[in-house]
Amino acid sequence: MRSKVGAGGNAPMGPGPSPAGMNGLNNSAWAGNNSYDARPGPDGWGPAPGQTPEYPQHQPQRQHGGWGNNRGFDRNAYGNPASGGGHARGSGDGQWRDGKHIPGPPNPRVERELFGTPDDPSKQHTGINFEKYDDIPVEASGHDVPEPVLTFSTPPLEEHLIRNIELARYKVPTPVQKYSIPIVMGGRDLMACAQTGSGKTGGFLFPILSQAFLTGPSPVPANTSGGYGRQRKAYPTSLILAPTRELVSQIYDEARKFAYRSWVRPCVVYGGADIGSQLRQIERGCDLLVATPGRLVDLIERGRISLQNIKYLVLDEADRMLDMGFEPQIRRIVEGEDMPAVHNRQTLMFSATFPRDIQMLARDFLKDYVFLSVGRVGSTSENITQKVEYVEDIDKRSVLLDILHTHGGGLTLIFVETKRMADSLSDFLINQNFPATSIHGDRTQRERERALEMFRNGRCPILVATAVAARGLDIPNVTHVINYDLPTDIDDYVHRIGRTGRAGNTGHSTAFFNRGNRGVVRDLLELLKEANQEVPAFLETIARESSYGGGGRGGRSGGRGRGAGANRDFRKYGGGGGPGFGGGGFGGPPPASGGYNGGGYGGPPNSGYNGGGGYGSGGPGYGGGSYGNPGGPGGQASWW
Ligand SMILES: Nc1ncnc2c1ncn2[C@@H]1O[C@H](COP(=O)(O)OP(=O)(O)OP(=O)(O)O)[C@@H](O)[C@H]1O
Repeated sequence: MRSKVGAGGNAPMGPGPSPAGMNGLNNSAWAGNNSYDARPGPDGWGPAPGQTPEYPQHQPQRQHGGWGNNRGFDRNAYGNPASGGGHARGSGDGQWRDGKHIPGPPNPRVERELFGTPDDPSKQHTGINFEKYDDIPVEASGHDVPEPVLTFSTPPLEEHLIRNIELARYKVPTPVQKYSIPIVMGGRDLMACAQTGSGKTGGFLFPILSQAFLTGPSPVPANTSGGYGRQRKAYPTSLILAPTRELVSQIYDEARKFAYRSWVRPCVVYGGADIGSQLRQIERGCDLLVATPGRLVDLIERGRISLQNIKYLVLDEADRMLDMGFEPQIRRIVEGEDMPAVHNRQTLMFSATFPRDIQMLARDFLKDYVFLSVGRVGSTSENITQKVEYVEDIDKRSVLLDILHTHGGGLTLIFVETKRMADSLSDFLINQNFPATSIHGDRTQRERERALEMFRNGRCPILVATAVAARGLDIPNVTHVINYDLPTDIDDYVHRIGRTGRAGNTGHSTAFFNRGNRGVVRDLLELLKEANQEVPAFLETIARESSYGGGGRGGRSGGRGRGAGANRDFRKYGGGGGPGFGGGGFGGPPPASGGYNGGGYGGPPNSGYNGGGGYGSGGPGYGGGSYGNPGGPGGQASWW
């Protein structure tokens, strides 16, 4: 299907106001000011100057045995083209008219804001190792897995999407994109695991947007009130859930890029921000919604969002959402409201790590899915050179200063475990005349945004962060990640160091290790060996000590199950491969009442999974948007 650019289009509607521009990490914060230079000054930390493959057809898909095409799910009914005469309601700059996608006119200002200029330091550019992604072994399990695509081309991708991909200067798809495009466009559910920085966001946005551009908007369901009183209710067709505000904002920005000039209007909602402005942007039209779970539940309760039209549900960083205690909200959104049942929607899960417990959740949310892993699940990118140094707690500050004094340019991200430590370490660095700032869960949203912006634009090239910044954030020119405090869960380590070495660029990570971290020693050792990194002798020694009973695994890692057989498609390998990590749960406080506490998921039949326990996060109420790890959004304070 070809779209006619500009033919008979509406008068330009102008870009929708960027909601994130009002209340989020946003394009306008980065763009619109392309004159800064993210690189630090030449003398170090001074402020930055100026600061044809085979693929499934678009036709209705072949019926795969068993997952319910006969139950009425028609993925091509994304927008019920038959209803074709009307315009997309209050949507993006383009239109859907007479069964055709009519992109809106180009807007140079918005284009520059979204896509930057070719040398724009505020945008991520591909690095020398980009092609090496193709050497990573890919495993796709499930039946009838479609062949990957090799290029961005039509078909299967819609033409307008390809134009936007060109504007983003992407030349070829990354491995996860090569596979996910035909899998998702072929109507299948997907659990995709690929290394940090290897393009998972495009992995879900490309097929979803392409399908939306091909098939048009969905009509508002019949017999609906359309909201309370004069308020309009939104009926998004795609829902992307992610754990943090920063991450949903970033996904939203990516969605704006690839939906540029199309009829699709992305929206973003997250807790901690003014709900009024979020409501107003939703009212203007909302086809693709990116949300944190707590705020979404709030908006559903207010009768402002209905999930009846959902065709695509994406859980990004699902394992982190569970860690944060969001399971009750997620279950409520997916199972307890008006979202179509599993057979009547497509569900996609993406992460760089898939502990076994998240695969249990997948049993409830996904149907006959393809399990895709690019590299071993939970492995680190070889683009990151990892170093582990033995440093006692008392010596950490002075070792850190040594490292910062000899830094080689670029941005340095320092992870600590607690909010208090983030504040005290950044104060210490500032007192030592280092341009540092911090981000953690106790800072206001404005402070968090400002800190990230200062880091991103190089005015504060040192950011001290808690785990809020560990996942998903894509900041160009982060050259060094320092784990000042190691996390207790190795998956967290994988995500943290993954803030560098993205899109084929190289990066460095340094971890301060001492005996207090022996809970992760074996996992760390395994990870380093697998990624062909140098393994210091002290790690081997401490790992041996730990195996004689000295160790014990850190709190949250109990029950997650790495090791042989773990972290793979459990349908294939069963759950019993791990070396007996029982232990169960993440140790959240006992649920006060209600919620989906306890019970866990049992475990797959015959799996031998014995993680027990579930998450115990429960907690009453679904108050919007707080982080609440590990006790869930019921109000427990988080440590990060
Ligand atoms: N096909 C592509 N060609 C060039 N660059 C790409 C391509 N796909 C994605 N990128 C860029 O690579 C960077 C990393 O992508 P993305 O943030 O989607 O990674 P990710 O796999 O989701 O990482 P994480 O696990 O940390 O969330 C982004 O800056 C993105 O713009």
